[in-house]
Amino acid sequence: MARKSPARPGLPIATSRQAAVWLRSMLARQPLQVSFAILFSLIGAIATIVPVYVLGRLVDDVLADAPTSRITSVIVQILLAAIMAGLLTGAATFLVGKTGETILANLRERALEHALLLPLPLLEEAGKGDLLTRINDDVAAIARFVRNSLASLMSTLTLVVLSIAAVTTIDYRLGLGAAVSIPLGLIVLRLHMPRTRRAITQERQATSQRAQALIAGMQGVPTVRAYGLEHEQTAQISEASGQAREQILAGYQSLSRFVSAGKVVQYIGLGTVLAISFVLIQEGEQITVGEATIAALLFYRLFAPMQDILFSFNDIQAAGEGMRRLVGLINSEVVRERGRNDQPTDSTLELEAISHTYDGTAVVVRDVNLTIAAGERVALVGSTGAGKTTVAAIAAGVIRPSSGQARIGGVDLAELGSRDLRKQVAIISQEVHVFSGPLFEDLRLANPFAGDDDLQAALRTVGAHAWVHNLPEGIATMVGEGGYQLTAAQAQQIALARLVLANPPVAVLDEATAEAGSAGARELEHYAYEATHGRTTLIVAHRLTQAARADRVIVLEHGYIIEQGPHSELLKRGGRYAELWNAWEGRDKDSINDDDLE
Ligand SMILES: Nc1ncnc2c1ncn2[C@@H]1O[C@H](COP(=O)(O)OP(=O)(O)OP(=O)(O)O)[C@@H](O)[C@H]1O
Repeated sequence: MARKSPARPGLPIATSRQAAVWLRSMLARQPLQVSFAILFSLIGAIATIVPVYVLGRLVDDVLADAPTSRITSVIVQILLAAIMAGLLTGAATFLVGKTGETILANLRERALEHALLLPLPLLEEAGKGDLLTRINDDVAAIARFVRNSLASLMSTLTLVVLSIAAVTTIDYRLGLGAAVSIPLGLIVLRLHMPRTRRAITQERQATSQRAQALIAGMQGVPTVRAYGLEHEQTAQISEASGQAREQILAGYQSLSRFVSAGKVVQYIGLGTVLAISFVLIQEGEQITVGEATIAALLFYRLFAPMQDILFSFNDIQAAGEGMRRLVGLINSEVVRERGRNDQPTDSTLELEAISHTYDGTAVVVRDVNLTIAAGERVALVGSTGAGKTTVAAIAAGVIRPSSGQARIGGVDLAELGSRDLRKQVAIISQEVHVFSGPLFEDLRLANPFAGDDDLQAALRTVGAHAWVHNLPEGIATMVGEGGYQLTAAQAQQIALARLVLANPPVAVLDEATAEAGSAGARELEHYAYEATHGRTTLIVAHRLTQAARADRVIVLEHGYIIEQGPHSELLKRGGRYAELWNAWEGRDKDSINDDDLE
């Protein structure tokens, strides 16, 4: 038997109570819709049991030799009840579906939003597979439940309560007989639920690991090929797939046992109702034959919907589990970082006594103190490994410094909630990612409320308007993986356009123009300048022309600030910056001239 891979710790999972609290808060947002859904469902259920009553009464009338004209009124009553039941059940199904879809859309959006904000170390630890399974499989499980089972579950539950109440109105002993199936059903459910829950959790873990193995295999294709590890890699994926398959099969076996036990409970209930009816009729005609017929029909009437629920029970529970996993993601403390309610007073960016170490030993940023006034543009320069990227990431709140504080408008970035943080500051890093999908969706990630005009204006600001217009389908062209491949410079422009659309008061650009070759670099520099207009800006400047344009230049070496001031002053000072500048100018003269290329 294959060795099982150790399970990763995974992302947090909410308790059932937390998921229920979240669901209640969502339902409370649509009180009218929910109230009408319940009302229609209730009246619809009453209308569906009217024909049963009418038939029972007909039995008594036939036994009492009623005239044949009685049948006409029975047909009319059944027809009216059927029309009412059809209309109301349809309306209830529509409202339940609409409420469910609204909640589902909210859940999907919130989960995706949180997924994008997940701290990278947590994501690395939990594995991307877990995250992917949540936003794909768990959302799909809930969607399946909302579309296929939610409305029928609600109408069946209403019908069960109503039917038992109706049987009780005939004779309380019949009601008790019908209710016998409830504790029995609950026992079966109680025995089955933990098993399915375990099976579903294990199935999700197994599918997460399968997704993780696939991602790892695909990302590592060059290494796998280089070392001839195809066989080991395939074996790992097969093992993860095998575990997932075993769990899915175990889930089906447990479901079939549950359905059989559910059927037995139904027949015990029907048998009890019939036996009590028999005794009640035999002993002094305490109920009529028609009433016994009504009781038996009402009970039997529940068989079909109950069977549907039994069969879709795994779906229902999978949706519940998915809900716990998604609410866990949404509620997770690490993700939520709600922050205090302090709001920045302005867009001044302050780094106070910042030091940082990644591994606890090598200190890569040392006691950096830097204040960037609102609207000021500061360039960070220094040799490779000086700590520029680290300072930029700390200034954007992407990593927390080992010591010291980064603040915007007086508020510690660590105390701003993730959402507030992204409203205040945006970072463009060297690795610009283009998400797959239509280009306009990629842009709207920065601001979901941006209209078409806003998108076009942002593209114009970053000089991308013309080439986007010339794409096969303009702004609707599919880009990213499997779509139109943007050049590095175009991807940078899109990242800048996202910055314009997000419109944060503070921008951090980490080598945003270094990707492009010399020809486009000057242009990109210009667009980066336009995109950051009016914002407090920290630019990691590998091209010193960017530094020359900034209000102030900070020179960083071995994690320390060793010089700072405006470009011209630093040149006059003849220190490290002047040295870097002379080397840069020399490089420019010796190598290809940007303007020639343009
Ligand atoms: N995630 C990390 N884990 C461990 N060490 C890191 C990490 N990122 C950077 N470092 C180290 O921290 C030091 C500073 O790196 P940083 O990327 O901040 O410098 P930089 O000035 O931006 O360099 P470059 O110009 O090459 O991008 C380097 O010694 C680097 O190896």
